[in-house]
Amino acid sequence: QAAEPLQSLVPVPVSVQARSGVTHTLTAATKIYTAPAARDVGTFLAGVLRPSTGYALPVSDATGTPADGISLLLSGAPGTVGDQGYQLDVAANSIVLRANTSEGLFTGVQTLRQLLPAKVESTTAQTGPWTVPGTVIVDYPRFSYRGAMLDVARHFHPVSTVKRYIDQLALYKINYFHLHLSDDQGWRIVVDSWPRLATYGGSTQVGGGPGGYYTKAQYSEIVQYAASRKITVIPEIDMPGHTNAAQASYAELNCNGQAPPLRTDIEVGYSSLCVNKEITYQFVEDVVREIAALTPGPYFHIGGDEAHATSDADYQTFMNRALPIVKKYGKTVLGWHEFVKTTTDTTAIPQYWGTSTSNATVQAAVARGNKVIMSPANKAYLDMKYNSSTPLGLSWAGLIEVQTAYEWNPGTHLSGVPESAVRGVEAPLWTETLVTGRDIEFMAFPRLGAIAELAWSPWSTHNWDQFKVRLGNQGPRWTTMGINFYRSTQVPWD
Ligand SMILES: CC1=[NH+][C@H]2[C@@H](O1)O[C@H](CO)[C@@H](O)[C@@H]2O
Repeated sequence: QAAEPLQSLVPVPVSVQARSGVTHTLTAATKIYTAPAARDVGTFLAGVLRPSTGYALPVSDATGTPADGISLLLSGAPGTVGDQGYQLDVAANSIVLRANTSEGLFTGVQTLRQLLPAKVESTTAQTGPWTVPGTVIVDYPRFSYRGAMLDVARHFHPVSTVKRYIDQLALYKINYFHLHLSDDQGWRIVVDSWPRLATYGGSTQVGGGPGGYYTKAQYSEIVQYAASRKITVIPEIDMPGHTNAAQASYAELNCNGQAPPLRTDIEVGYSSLCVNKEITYQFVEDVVREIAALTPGPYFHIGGDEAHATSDADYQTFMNRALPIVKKYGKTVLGWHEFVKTTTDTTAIPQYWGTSTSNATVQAAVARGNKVIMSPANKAYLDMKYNSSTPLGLSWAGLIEVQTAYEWNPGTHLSGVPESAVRGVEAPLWTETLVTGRDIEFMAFPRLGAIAELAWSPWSTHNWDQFKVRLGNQGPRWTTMGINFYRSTQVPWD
């Protein structure tokens, strides 16, 4: 007996009222109507429903308030839903989604997907009935930034794998995708003015495999695909540390004028751009300019972590030069939190990755007015092992079973960082040990559901015993989608 859909939603909505005795059933006659500006959302929904139901599900402009079919409207939403929320109204003969933006309709569509039987996610025709329980849901996010990061530098992952991960993120209302494009072991994107970065710097990876890189067309393909899922891509070029691949590619980027060998191990903290060479800043400018030009989103991540081979004075000097370059090309700076000690620019956003519940650098920045993205490594790092027998992943920040990933509050986690200073939450996935898409899925699921709920749902709904049931009810959906998830013993799978 499939679980009650209204008890299966992840992230849990702000308010869910059941319409007892009311069921909406999709049929071959069902039509999808959309506000003209939301036609893409209607087409996305049809793309999910058509293969599994076998129904035509034509998409056309909504005229007035349709009394039948599925309507995605940009009018009449309650003010409380803001620009990312929605109201979903399921009656016997109509389903009406209302939002103020197409992003809001898109998040509502993810909830509607989860109210349908799990087999709706199948790519081949399944038998019905395609029922949706009668309900009125009013929903909107606690945090406006709900992110996931994928490290494609330690192990390169092709566009197809990245697109599949983006699809999975969309189902859980994630709206930012942070791509870690460069590190010691690999440079993963073409920069025309520095061609060896990709061709040589991208020629290997952890373990010595063939590596790889995205052409500009492929990076743009990822950006556009994410945008079609209402997800904004944030590129990261990690500087001044984590730069061995770049420095192996160009001897002139090294203080001693010698290119180090490419690295295929997983050490950190040994590389640093040469802070007192002018060519370093030409490199930074060229790289930021070319990647920013391919990135419609407002953010550029400059990394800044673990610059142990850069003196504090040099780190300050570097950031004094690099941060203005990012702004020059129209982007707001994100960085791993240590960078924020170098700037008084309160628009710069530190991404907290520490394991402590207090951090003076972040606290001081918040006191100046900066906002923070929360990614505590002992809670949100999806590359941490679940337990000591997990075959993949690392454990330096601790073991993270599903309950650990869930049992923290981004709004109070860091002392001196109140909820009002939290821009949002992000789940990083580093790939030192992750070679395939199935490896990515094993570490991301089920914990991504926990982070997605922390980022979206009201703290008042936070309850592990209830969450774990809803999370378990996502299992059949993941099985249908072929997601290689870890069957945590903490979760009651169907
Ligand atoms: C911000 C940050 N810097 C380090 C740290 O996180 O741990 C990751 C592995 O968990 C590692 O890949 C990364 O280079």
